[in-house]
Amino acid sequence: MPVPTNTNSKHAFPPFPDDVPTHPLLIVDYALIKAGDEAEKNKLWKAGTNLGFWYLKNHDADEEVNGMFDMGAATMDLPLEEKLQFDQGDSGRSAGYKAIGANAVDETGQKDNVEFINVSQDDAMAWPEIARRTYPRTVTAVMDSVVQPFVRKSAEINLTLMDVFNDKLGLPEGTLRRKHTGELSGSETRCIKSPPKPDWDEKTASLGAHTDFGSLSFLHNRQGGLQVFVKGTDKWQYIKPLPGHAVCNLGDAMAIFSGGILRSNLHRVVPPPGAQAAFDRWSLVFFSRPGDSVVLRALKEDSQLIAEAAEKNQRENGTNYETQSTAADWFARRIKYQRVKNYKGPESWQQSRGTEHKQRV
Ligand SMILES: O=C(O)CCC(=O)C(=O)O
Ligand SMILES: [Fe+2]
Repeated sequence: MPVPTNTNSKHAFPPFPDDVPTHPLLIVDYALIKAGDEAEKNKLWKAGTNLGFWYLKNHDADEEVNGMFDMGAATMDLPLEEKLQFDQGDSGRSAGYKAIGANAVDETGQKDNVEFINVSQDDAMAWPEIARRTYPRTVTAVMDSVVQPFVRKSAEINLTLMDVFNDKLGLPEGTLRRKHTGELSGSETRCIKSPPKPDWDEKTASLGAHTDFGSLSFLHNRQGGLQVFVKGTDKWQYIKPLPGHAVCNLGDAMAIFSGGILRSNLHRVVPPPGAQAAFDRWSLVFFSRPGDSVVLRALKEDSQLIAEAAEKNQRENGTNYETQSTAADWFARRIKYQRVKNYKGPESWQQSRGTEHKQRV
């Protein structure tokens, strides 16, 4: 095995190769966003309305992120039998452990190549009370020293970014923030490990093509492997991890709330390129999702801009932003029908989908 060359020895890998095509992202400076810088807010708006992905620098969460990777590594090192005591299950619950191969990655039912631990924001913040479920000892041992600080910081970063979108969408102040606070929600953090897959072929993914289920994802990648499907092209393109930069992306709830003005882009995870492919791949996400009772629909009554966009999308593309679904139901349905145990064929797979169908047109 090649000698790792990166900075932090515990999470050291060969560099991302420089001969692999990558898709560039705008770099948003979180310190400037917090300071109310108009040019930076415009940049964020541009990223959110085009690809729905951007890099975020100066987020000041690196220490919390490193702690979370250590928690993830300790958790994945537990015996499988112990991890399975905290399994997500097959009924649509997301919090807990997911073993390799428990989810399908496409409509043929092909199995995934990632294991992960999801910790609900509600449990992290309620600790030592239990809001939703219990977790492995490697999680609970650092719930207050690592998980809670990471969740608190990530949630505030995401809400601050949402405030910018809120204002640009012409929504009354705090509208989006209120939809994500004040009740239990599907917000959660996820640490993902994906082992090397030497026999990998381009057609399959380690984590299947999807749009994110919630509103805003704050992602930390140690290695490459994340790919986006760029509208107007027919190719998957790598996003290159940049040290100190998170990758943020919008999820379906924001696309729906905004009547299609904001973009929830299709993405997937494949084995890292080049020499990185020989190592386990690690990533960490914090997903902000709307409160459980929030109905997913375009906020037409609250913004003229959204009303016009939703009507235009309906007229021109037949897109309906009235899902008739609460965030909790939307989320549970999608989780449930990704599970291989619930796979019955392309129809059941379709139940795991959100706004993906809009992506390939
Ligand atoms: O691991 C990654 O880079 C992305 C993970 C992801 O897209 C997800 O968990 O929704
Ligand atoms: Fe994702």
